[in-house]
Amino acid sequence: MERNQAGAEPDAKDNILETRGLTMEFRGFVAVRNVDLNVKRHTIHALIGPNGAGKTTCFNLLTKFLRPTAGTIVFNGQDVTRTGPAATARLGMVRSFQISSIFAHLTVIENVRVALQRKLSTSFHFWKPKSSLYPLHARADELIEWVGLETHRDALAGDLSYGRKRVLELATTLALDPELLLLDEPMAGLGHEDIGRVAELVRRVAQDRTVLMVEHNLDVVSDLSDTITVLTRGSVLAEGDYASVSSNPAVREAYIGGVHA
Ligand SMILES: Nc1ncnc2c1ncn2[C@@H]1O[C@H](COP(=O)(O)OP(=O)(O)OP(=O)(O)O)[C@@H](O)[C@H]1O
Repeated sequence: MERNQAGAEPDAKDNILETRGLTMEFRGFVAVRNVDLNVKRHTIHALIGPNGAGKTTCFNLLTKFLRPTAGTIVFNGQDVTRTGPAATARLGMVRSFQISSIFAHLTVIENVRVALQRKLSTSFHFWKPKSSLYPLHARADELIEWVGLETHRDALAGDLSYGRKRVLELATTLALDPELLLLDEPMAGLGHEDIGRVAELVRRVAQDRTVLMVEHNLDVVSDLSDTITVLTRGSVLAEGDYASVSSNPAVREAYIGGVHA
């Protein structure tokens, strides 16, 4: 994992992801308007906002599931605005929690191995002899242990609790060795205990990676995030740490009356 590159300024300029003027229009309706995002390396950055604010649209633009009407997306200094989802993932910007990547009929360890093999095959190692997969087995065990699923290693993924499935999804995403992890509502549908467990994992993931998440649970957002961008009606309303955005009168106003993010 690359940390600050030698010679680069290890300061506020070290953005792993930047958007400029990001705009998405659906037949005349502007869902995302002129959004400039600056996601700093090795931070947890949250995207929040009232319902319909444009968070999901913005997320889909970043993960390349939508193509912007205008604006640019730059990842690690490279313009990826027109790069497809798979190629973007190979560059190190990987989304999780949106589409279930878990195979219910495979065991926990098999799921992680499949994810690792996918990573390997994209590196054109698939033709190598089977023995070359042994390091992969060791890595799979390491990942399982890292996320705390070792006692469920041989359980069928389909039999796991909802919270553990979420953790396994995180493990399979980490198998792709992302530099920037994009999480779409990682706490959605989880009970109190699982929220604590997944939040702790996200915090650990961010020790040497960057996390950008759309999250509705404001307790989790306040607890985890270094930077929060608040969207309303497709535009950035405020940005900063939790203390500054939560005391911002415009942010409070935007949340009044709504089922908030
Ligand atoms: N494919 C689409 N076609 C037309 N309008 C869309 C489309 N996708 C989203 N929108 C509109 O764009 C706006 C932003 O939607 P989006 O789902 O991005 O908001 P959100 O902040 O994620 O909301 P929520 O918190 O409710 O998920 C909404 O008014 C929505 O109806």
